[in-house]
Amino acid sequence: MQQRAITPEKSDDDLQFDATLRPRALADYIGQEKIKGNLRLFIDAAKGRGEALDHVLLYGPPGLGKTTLANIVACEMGVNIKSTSGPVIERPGDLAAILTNLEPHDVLFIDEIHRLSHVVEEILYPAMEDFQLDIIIGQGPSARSIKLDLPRFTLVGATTRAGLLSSPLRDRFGVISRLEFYTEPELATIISRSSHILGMEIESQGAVELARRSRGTPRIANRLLRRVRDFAQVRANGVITRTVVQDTLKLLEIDEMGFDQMDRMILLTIIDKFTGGPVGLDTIAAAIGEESDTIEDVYEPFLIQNGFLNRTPRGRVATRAAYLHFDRIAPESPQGNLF
Ligand SMILES: Nc1ncnc2c1ncn2[C@@H]1O[C@H](COP(=O)(O)OP(=O)(O)OP(=O)(O)O)[C@@H](O)[C@H]1O
Ligand SMILES: [Mg+2]
Repeated sequence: MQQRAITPEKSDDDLQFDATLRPRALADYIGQEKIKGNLRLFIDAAKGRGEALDHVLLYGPPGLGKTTLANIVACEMGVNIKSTSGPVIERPGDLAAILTNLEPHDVLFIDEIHRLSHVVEEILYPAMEDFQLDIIIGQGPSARSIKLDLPRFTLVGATTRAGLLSSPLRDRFGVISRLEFYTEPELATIISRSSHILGMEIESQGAVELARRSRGTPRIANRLLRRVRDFAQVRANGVITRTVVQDTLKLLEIDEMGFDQMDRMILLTIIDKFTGGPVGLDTIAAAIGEESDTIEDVYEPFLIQNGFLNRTPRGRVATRAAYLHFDRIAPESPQGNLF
Protein backbone atom coordinates (compact mmCIF):
# COMPACT_ATOMS: atom_id res chain seq x y z
CA MET A 1 0.00 0.00 0.00
CA GLN A 2 1.39 3.41 -0.87
CA GLN A 3 2.13 5.92 1.90
CA ARG A 4 -0.87 8.18 2.27
CA ALA A 5 -1.12 11.32 4.30
CA ILE A 6 -4.50 10.52 5.66
CA THR A 7 -4.53 6.91 6.74
CA PRO A 8 -5.24 6.71 10.45
CA GLU A 9 -2.96 3.71 10.78
CA LYS A 10 0.48 4.23 12.27
CA SER A 11 3.49 4.71 10.04
CA ASP A 12 7.12 4.62 11.18
CA ASP A 13 7.71 8.35 11.13
CA ASP A 14 4.59 8.78 13.26
CA LEU A 15 6.21 6.98 16.16
CA GLN A 16 8.60 9.70 17.24
CA PHE A 17 6.04 12.35 16.49
CA ASP A 18 3.39 10.48 18.52
CA ALA A 19 5.74 10.31 21.49
CA THR A 20 6.28 14.07 21.48
CA LEU A 21 2.63 14.98 21.11
CA ARG A 22 1.08 12.34 23.35
CA PRO A 23 -0.61 13.82 26.42
CA ARG A 24 0.68 12.21 29.65
CA ALA A 25 -2.03 13.13 32.16
CA LEU A 26 -5.78 12.62 32.02
CA ALA A 27 -6.27 16.38 32.30
CA ASP A 28 -4.28 16.95 29.07
CA TYR A 29 -6.28 14.36 27.16
CA ILE A 30 -8.80 16.28 25.09
CA GLY A 31 -12.36 15.02 24.42
CA GLN A 32 -13.79 11.54 25.18
CA GLU A 33 -15.39 13.13 28.24
CA LYS A 34 -17.43 10.10 29.27
CA ILE A 35 -14.43 7.76 29.23
CA LYS A 36 -12.30 10.30 31.05
CA GLY A 37 -14.96 10.80 33.72
CA ASN A 38 -15.28 7.06 34.28
CA LEU A 39 -11.55 6.45 34.39
CA ARG A 40 -11.02 9.36 36.78
CA LEU A 41 -13.56 7.84 39.16
CA PHE A 42 -12.28 4.26 38.91
CA ILE A 43 -8.65 5.33 39.24
CA ASP A 44 -9.31 7.49 42.29
CA ALA A 45 -11.34 4.71 43.90
CA ALA A 46 -8.70 2.04 43.23
CA LYS A 47 -5.95 4.30 44.53
CA GLY A 48 -8.02 5.15 47.60
CA ARG A 49 -8.33 1.47 48.41
CA GLY A 50 -4.72 0.76 47.56
CA GLU A 51 -5.80 -1.76 44.92
CA ALA A 52 -4.98 -2.40 41.29
CA LEU A 53 -7.38 -0.86 38.79
CA ASP A 54 -9.92 -3.22 37.23
CA HIS A 55 -9.10 -4.51 33.71
CA VAL A 56 -9.93 -2.00 30.97
CA LEU A 57 -10.91 -2.67 27.36
CA LEU A 58 -10.64 0.23 24.89
CA TYR A 59 -12.09 -0.11 21.42
CA GLY A 60 -12.66 2.09 18.41
CA PRO A 61 -11.20 3.02 15.03
CA PRO A 62 -7.41 3.52 14.68
CA GLY A 63 -5.77 6.77 15.74
CA LEU A 64 -8.37 7.90 18.30
CA GLY A 65 -6.06 7.61 21.31
CA LYS A 66 -6.23 4.09 22.75
CA THR A 67 -2.49 3.69 23.25
CA THR A 68 -2.34 7.20 24.67
CA LEU A 69 -5.07 6.38 27.21
CA ALA A 70 -3.36 3.14 28.26
CA ASN A 71 -0.22 5.11 29.06
CA ILE A 72 -2.22 7.74 30.92
CA VAL A 73 -3.90 5.07 33.05
CA ALA A 74 -0.50 3.78 34.17
CA CYS A 75 0.78 7.28 34.77
CA GLU A 76 -2.27 8.28 36.84
CA MET A 77 -2.06 5.06 38.86
CA GLY A 78 1.63 5.73 39.42
CA VAL A 79 2.68 2.31 38.10
CA ASN A 80 4.79 0.89 35.27
CA ILE A 81 3.35 -0.06 31.93
CA LYS A 82 4.48 -3.05 29.86
CA SER A 83 3.28 -2.84 26.28
CA THR A 84 2.87 -5.68 23.84
CA SER A 85 0.42 -6.73 21.17
CA GLY A 86 -1.73 -9.70 20.26
CA PRO A 87 0.24 -10.98 17.26
CA VAL A 88 3.59 -10.66 19.08
CA ILE A 89 2.63 -13.10 21.85
CA GLU A 90 2.95 -16.31 19.88
CA ARG A 91 3.14 -19.00 22.56
CA PRO A 92 1.72 -19.38 26.09
CA GLY A 93 5.31 -19.20 27.38
CA ASP A 94 5.70 -15.70 25.93
CA LEU A 95 2.72 -14.48 27.91
CA ALA A 96 3.83 -16.36 31.04
CA ALA A 97 7.20 -14.58 30.86
CA ILE A 98 5.53 -11.18 30.61
CA LEU A 99 3.05 -11.90 33.44
CA THR A 100 5.63 -13.21 35.89
CA ASN A 101 7.73 -10.08 35.39
CA LEU A 102 4.96 -7.68 36.42
CA GLU A 103 5.16 -5.72 39.66
CA PRO A 104 2.03 -5.38 41.82
CA HIS A 105 -0.57 -3.00 40.27
CA ASP A 106 1.39 -2.67 37.00
CA VAL A 107 -0.45 -2.06 33.75
CA LEU A 108 -0.07 -4.68 31.03
CA PHE A 109 -1.11 -3.12 27.73
CA ILE A 110 -2.05 -5.56 24.96
CA ASP A 111 -2.71 -3.77 21.67
CA GLU A 112 -4.69 -5.59 18.94
CA ILE A 113 -5.94 -7.94 21.62
CA HIS A 114 -8.40 -9.51 19.15
CA ARG A 115 -5.39 -11.11 17.45
CA LEU A 116 -4.29 -13.20 20.45
CA SER A 117 -4.11 -16.89 19.61
CA HIS A 118 -6.57 -19.22 21.26
CA VAL A 119 -3.98 -21.02 23.42
CA VAL A 120 -2.59 -17.73 24.69
CA GLU A 121 -6.08 -16.48 25.49
CA GLU A 122 -6.67 -19.56 27.67
CA ILE A 123 -3.69 -18.58 29.82
CA LEU A 124 -5.07 -15.09 30.15
CA TYR A 125 -8.44 -16.10 31.64
CA PRO A 126 -7.20 -17.35 35.05
CA ALA A 127 -4.54 -14.65 35.06
CA MET A 128 -7.15 -11.92 34.74
CA GLU A 129 -9.69 -13.50 37.06
CA ASP A 130 -7.72 -15.17 39.84
CA PHE A 131 -4.24 -13.75 39.23
CA GLN A 132 -2.99 -17.26 38.70
CA LEU A 133 -0.88 -18.77 36.02
CA ASP A 134 -1.68 -22.34 34.94
CA ILE A 135 1.05 -23.70 32.75
CA ILE A 136 2.07 -27.13 31.58
CA ILE A 137 5.76 -27.87 31.67
CA GLY A 138 7.31 -30.64 29.59
CA GLN A 139 5.64 -33.06 27.22
CA GLY A 140 4.19 -36.55 27.22
CA PRO A 141 4.10 -38.65 30.43
CA SER A 142 6.52 -36.36 32.28
CA ALA A 143 4.42 -33.26 31.63
CA ARG A 144 3.09 -31.58 34.72
CA SER A 145 0.90 -28.63 35.33
CA ILE A 146 2.03 -25.93 37.72
CA LYS A 147 0.16 -23.03 39.27
CA LEU A 148 1.87 -19.77 40.06
CA ASP A 149 0.50 -16.77 41.90
CA LEU A 150 0.73 -13.53 39.97
CA PRO A 151 0.79 -10.01 41.36
CA ARG A 152 -2.50 -8.12 41.01
CA PHE A 153 -2.15 -6.24 37.75
CA THR A 154 -4.36 -4.25 35.39
CA LEU A 155 -4.81 -5.50 31.85
CA VAL A 156 -5.56 -2.73 29.38
CA GLY A 157 -6.62 -4.21 26.06
CA ALA A 158 -7.07 -2.23 22.86
CA THR A 159 -8.81 -3.27 19.67
CA THR A 160 -10.32 -1.75 16.58
CA ARG A 161 -12.81 -4.63 16.50
CA ALA A 162 -14.59 -5.44 19.73
CA GLY A 163 -16.80 -7.77 17.69
CA LEU A 164 -13.90 -10.14 17.09
CA LEU A 165 -13.21 -10.64 20.80
CA SER A 166 -14.40 -13.92 22.27
CA SER A 167 -17.08 -13.40 24.88
CA PRO A 168 -15.16 -15.10 27.73
CA LEU A 169 -12.36 -12.60 27.16
CA ARG A 170 -14.67 -9.60 26.86
CA ASP A 171 -16.52 -10.62 30.03
CA ARG A 172 -13.35 -10.47 32.08
CA PHE A 173 -12.94 -6.73 31.61
CA GLY A 174 -14.49 -4.62 34.37
CA VAL A 175 -14.41 -1.43 32.29
CA ILE A 176 -15.31 -1.45 28.59
CA SER A 177 -15.01 1.87 26.79
CA ARG A 178 -15.66 2.78 23.21
CA LEU A 179 -13.75 5.73 21.78
CA GLU A 180 -15.73 8.09 19.57
CA PHE A 181 -14.63 10.27 16.68
CA TYR A 182 -13.66 13.74 17.91
CA THR A 183 -15.70 16.87 17.26
CA GLU A 184 -14.20 19.71 15.24
CA PRO A 185 -13.72 21.99 18.28
CA GLU A 186 -11.94 19.15 20.12
CA LEU A 187 -9.68 18.51 17.14
CA ALA A 188 -8.97 22.24 16.81
CA THR A 189 -7.86 22.24 20.46
CA ILE A 190 -5.65 19.18 19.86
CA ILE A 191 -4.13 20.85 16.77
CA SER A 192 -3.44 24.10 18.64
CA ARG A 193 -1.85 22.15 21.46
CA SER A 194 0.34 20.18 19.03
CA SER A 195 1.39 23.36 17.18
CA HIS A 196 2.35 24.90 20.47
CA ILE A 197 4.50 21.89 21.40
CA LEU A 198 6.15 22.02 17.97
CA GLY A 199 6.81 25.73 18.41
CA MET A 200 4.58 26.72 15.48
CA GLU A 201 2.34 29.73 15.32
CA ILE A 202 -1.20 28.84 14.21
CA GLU A 203 -4.17 31.13 13.64
CA SER A 204 -7.45 29.87 15.10
CA GLN A 205 -9.02 29.80 11.62
CA GLY A 206 -6.16 27.61 10.48
CA ALA A 207 -6.76 25.18 13.35
CA VAL A 208 -10.50 25.08 12.61
CA GLU A 209 -9.93 24.40 8.92
CA LEU A 210 -7.49 21.60 9.64
CA ALA A 211 -9.83 20.13 12.28
CA ARG A 212 -12.65 20.01 9.75
CA ARG A 213 -10.56 17.91 7.37
CA SER A 214 -9.07 15.45 9.85
CA ARG A 215 -11.78 12.78 9.76
CA GLY A 216 -12.48 13.12 13.49
CA THR A 217 -9.09 11.53 14.21
CA PRO A 218 -6.22 13.05 16.25
CA ARG A 219 -3.55 10.96 14.51
CA ILE A 220 -4.66 12.31 11.12
CA ALA A 221 -4.84 15.85 12.54
CA ASN A 222 -1.28 15.61 13.85
CA ARG A 223 0.00 14.09 10.63
CA LEU A 224 -1.63 16.73 8.44
CA LEU A 225 -0.26 19.37 10.81
CA ARG A 226 3.22 18.13 10.01
CA ARG A 227 2.64 18.61 6.27
CA VAL A 228 1.06 22.00 6.87
CA ARG A 229 4.07 22.98 8.95
CA ASP A 230 6.41 22.22 6.04
CA PHE A 231 4.28 24.30 3.72
CA ALA A 232 4.06 27.21 6.17
CA GLN A 233 7.82 27.25 6.66
CA VAL A 234 8.70 27.17 2.99
CA ARG A 235 5.93 29.25 1.44
CA ALA A 236 4.32 31.39 4.15
CA ASN A 237 6.89 32.68 6.65
CA GLY A 238 6.02 30.14 9.30
CA VAL A 239 2.50 31.04 10.34
CA ILE A 240 -0.28 28.46 9.84
CA THR A 241 -3.26 30.34 8.43
CA ARG A 242 -6.46 29.04 6.88
CA THR A 243 -5.01 29.66 3.40
CA VAL A 244 -1.88 27.69 4.25
CA VAL A 245 -4.05 24.78 5.38
CA GLN A 246 -6.21 24.96 2.25
CA ASP A 247 -3.20 25.11 -0.07
CA THR A 248 -1.46 22.21 1.64
CA LEU A 249 -4.54 20.00 1.56
CA LYS A 250 -5.05 20.80 -2.11
CA LEU A 251 -1.53 19.52 -2.77
CA LEU A 252 -2.34 16.37 -0.80
CA GLU A 253 -5.62 15.96 -2.72
CA ILE A 254 -7.71 16.01 0.44
CA ASP A 255 -11.11 17.51 -0.22
CA GLU A 256 -13.59 19.62 1.75
CA MET A 257 -14.85 16.67 3.79
CA GLY A 258 -11.36 15.40 4.52
CA PHE A 259 -11.73 12.59 1.97
CA ASP A 260 -8.63 11.42 0.17
CA GLN A 261 -8.21 9.26 -2.95
CA MET A 262 -9.12 6.05 -1.13
CA ASP A 263 -12.37 7.44 0.30
CA ARG A 264 -13.28 8.79 -3.12
CA MET A 265 -12.40 5.51 -4.78
CA ILE A 266 -14.61 3.54 -2.37
CA LEU A 267 -17.63 5.80 -2.79
CA LEU A 268 -17.25 6.35 -6.54
CA THR A 269 -16.79 2.64 -7.15
CA ILE A 270 -20.10 1.96 -5.43
CA ILE A 271 -21.82 4.81 -7.26
CA ASP A 272 -20.40 4.37 -10.75
CA LYS A 273 -19.61 0.67 -11.03
CA PHE A 274 -22.41 -0.75 -8.91
CA THR A 275 -25.14 1.85 -9.43
CA GLY A 276 -25.02 2.92 -5.80
CA GLY A 277 -25.14 -0.59 -4.35
CA PRO A 278 -25.94 -2.70 -2.46
CA VAL A 279 -22.60 -4.32 -3.18
CA GLY A 280 -20.61 -6.72 -1.01
CA LEU A 281 -17.52 -5.57 0.83
CA ASP A 282 -15.32 -8.18 -0.86
CA THR A 283 -16.47 -7.04 -4.27
CA ILE A 284 -15.58 -3.44 -3.45
CA ALA A 285 -12.23 -4.58 -2.09
CA ALA A 286 -11.46 -6.50 -5.28
CA ALA A 287 -12.55 -3.59 -7.46
CA ILE A 288 -10.22 -1.10 -5.79
CA GLY A 289 -7.38 -3.46 -4.85
CA GLU A 290 -7.51 -2.96 -1.07
CA GLU A 291 -7.98 -5.48 1.75
CA SER A 292 -11.58 -5.90 2.97
CA ASP A 293 -10.39 -5.65 6.58
CA THR A 294 -8.67 -2.34 5.94
CA ILE A 295 -11.76 -0.92 4.29
CA GLU A 296 -13.93 -2.13 7.14
CA ASP A 297 -11.67 -1.01 10.03
CA VAL A 298 -10.05 2.11 8.65
CA TYR A 299 -12.24 3.79 6.03
CA GLU A 300 -15.82 2.75 6.59
CA PRO A 301 -16.41 3.90 10.17
CA PHE A 302 -15.97 7.57 9.28
CA LEU A 303 -17.98 7.31 6.05
CA ILE A 304 -20.82 5.55 7.86
CA GLN A 305 -20.78 7.87 10.84
CA ASN A 306 -21.06 10.87 8.55
CA GLY A 307 -23.85 9.42 6.45
CA PHE A 308 -22.02 8.78 3.18
CA LEU A 309 -22.24 5.01 3.32
CA ASN A 310 -24.74 2.53 4.69
CA ARG A 311 -24.18 -1.05 5.71
CA THR A 312 -27.16 -3.22 4.81
CA PRO A 313 -27.68 -6.99 4.97
CA ARG A 314 -27.21 -7.14 1.19
CA GLY A 315 -24.07 -5.00 1.08
CA ARG A 316 -22.80 -1.44 1.08
CA VAL A 317 -24.91 1.39 -0.29
CA ALA A 318 -23.86 4.94 -1.24
CA THR A 319 -26.22 7.49 0.31
CA ARG A 320 -27.78 10.59 -1.21
CA ALA A 321 -25.12 12.67 0.59
CA ALA A 322 -22.43 10.73 -1.25
CA TYR A 323 -24.07 11.39 -4.63
CA LEU A 324 -24.36 15.09 -3.79
CA HIS A 325 -20.77 15.29 -2.60
CA PHE A 326 -19.54 14.08 -5.98
CA ASP A 327 -22.08 16.13 -7.96
CA ARG A 328 -23.79 12.99 -9.15
CA ILE A 329 -27.55 12.76 -9.52
CA ALA A 330 -28.98 10.37 -6.95
CA PRO A 331 -31.38 7.75 -8.31
CA GLU A 332 -35.00 8.91 -7.91
CA SER A 333 -36.57 5.87 -6.28
CA PRO A 334 -33.77 3.89 -4.72
CA GLN A 335 -34.03 0.20 -4.01
CA GLY A 336 -36.02 -0.22 -0.80
CA ASN A 337 -35.79 2.54 1.80
CA LEU A 338 -32.07 2.87 1.70
CA PHE A 339 -31.91 6.65 1.90
N1 LIG B 1 -7.43 12.98 23.34
C1 LIG B 1 -6.29 13.34 22.76
N2 LIG B 1 -5.75 14.53 23.00
C2 LIG B 1 -4.61 14.89 22.39
N3 LIG B 1 -3.93 14.13 21.52
C3 LIG B 1 -4.41 12.93 21.25
C4 LIG B 1 -5.61 12.46 21.86
N4 LIG B 1 -5.86 11.23 21.42
C5 LIG B 1 -4.87 10.92 20.57
N5 LIG B 1 -3.99 11.94 20.47
C6 LIG B 1 -2.82 11.96 19.59
O1 LIG B 1 -3.09 11.13 18.47
C7 LIG B 1 -2.02 10.25 18.20
C8 LIG B 1 -2.55 8.85 18.04
O2 LIG B 1 -3.05 8.35 19.25
P1 LIG B 1 -2.87 6.82 19.68
O3 LIG B 1 -1.56 6.30 19.17
O4 LIG B 1 -3.11 6.75 21.14
O5 LIG B 1 -4.06 6.16 18.87
P2 LIG B 1 -4.58 4.64 18.93
O6 LIG B 1 -6.05 4.69 19.18
O7 LIG B 1 -3.75 3.83 19.84
O8 LIG B 1 -4.39 4.15 17.45
P3 LIG B 1 -4.16 2.63 16.92
O9 LIG B 1 -5.48 1.96 16.95
O10 LIG B 1 -3.68 2.85 15.51
O11 LIG B 1 -3.12 2.01 17.79
C9 LIG B 1 -1.02 10.42 19.35
O12 LIG B 1 0.14 11.01 18.82
C10 LIG B 1 -1.63 11.40 20.31
O13 LIG B 1 -0.72 12.47 20.51
MG1 LIG C 1 -2.35 2.34 19.39
